[in-house]
Amino acid sequence: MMDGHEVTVVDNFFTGRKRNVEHWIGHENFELINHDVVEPLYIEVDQIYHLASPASPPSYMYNPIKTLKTNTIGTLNVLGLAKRVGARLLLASTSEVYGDPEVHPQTEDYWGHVNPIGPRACYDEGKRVAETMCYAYMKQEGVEVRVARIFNTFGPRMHMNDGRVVSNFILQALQGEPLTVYGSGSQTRAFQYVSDLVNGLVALMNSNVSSPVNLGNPEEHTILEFAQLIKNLVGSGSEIQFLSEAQDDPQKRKPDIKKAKLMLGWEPVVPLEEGLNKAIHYFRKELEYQANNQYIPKPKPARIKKGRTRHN
Ligand SMILES: O=c1ccn([C@@H]2O[C@H](COP(=O)(O)OP(=O)(O)O[C@H]3OC[C@@H](O)[C@H](O)[C@H]3O)[C@@H](O)[C@H]2O)c(=O)[nH]1
Repeated sequence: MMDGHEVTVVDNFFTGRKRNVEHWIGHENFELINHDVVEPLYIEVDQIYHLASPASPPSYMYNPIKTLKTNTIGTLNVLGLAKRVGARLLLASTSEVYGDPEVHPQTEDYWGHVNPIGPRACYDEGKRVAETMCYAYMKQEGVEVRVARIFNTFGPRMHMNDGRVVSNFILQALQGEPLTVYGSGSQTRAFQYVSDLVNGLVALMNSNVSSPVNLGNPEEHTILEFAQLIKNLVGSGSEIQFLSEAQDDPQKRKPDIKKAKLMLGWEPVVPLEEGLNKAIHYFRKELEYQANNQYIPKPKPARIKKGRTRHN
């Protein structure tokens, strides 16, 4: 929008929130549609960022059928829209297409190690078939597609109940609650800050690279190291609590981003601690906001107007 584009945001608000975009409401280049991508959509557009789907494991496992419908029927609908109006489509795919990887770090030519009937399958198999659909539409119908394999990302405007590790640890540390580590904490992840991802998505959309591209920050940490880092940054006295391991939890994950560097000239620039401090600041404000807005309905004051009788 700041580059002068007209932007239509389509959301069913399953995990999104109007508050995240409310500052744009009323802007002449902005439109917000409450719509579920599982139903067809008829609009005129030049580019489609297909970001629909819950992305947090607790959210996508909460309703696996809905997650599958969003990633299959939803993807078919947006590909149909792209075909009809001649738009370019960028699919937000995921590092989860690599499953519990046997190749480390993960390169785009790795086919993955996914359990097709496990609890994560609705998401990782959903995204895998979404990629398949993109390339079928590209080959058969000539639709221009871009596929971003997005690695763990965090930042302000994540939902308080998102359930992914970054928001969980920050909120727990801020509230003096134990930081919940699933399993031994020796599993690894690499976290990228949201603005780096957004720059990568825009660069990919406007490039001529139609094959999948990893977008992530390759700085890898164990989850236990990560818990300790967040505790220190918050200055929290919280304990670290070890809970049972999540089923089929990938044991290591780190993007190989040579392709993005070479073909898009992109790489992450926000250091982990700087990004975490911004997220901590955001969640601190959110907790204050929540404490001051308990949504207790206030009794309406009686409206008495002179010369008129009020009928209820
Ligand atoms: O409170 C928590 C939450 C999570 N974890 C652990 O932290 C690690 C990261 O878990 P998250 O839930 O944040 O995210 P995951 O890496 O499992 O999945 C993510 O992968 C990449 C994206 O496509 C998605 O955002 C999401 O599916 C896992 O090992 C998980 O078991 C904890 O130890 N404690």
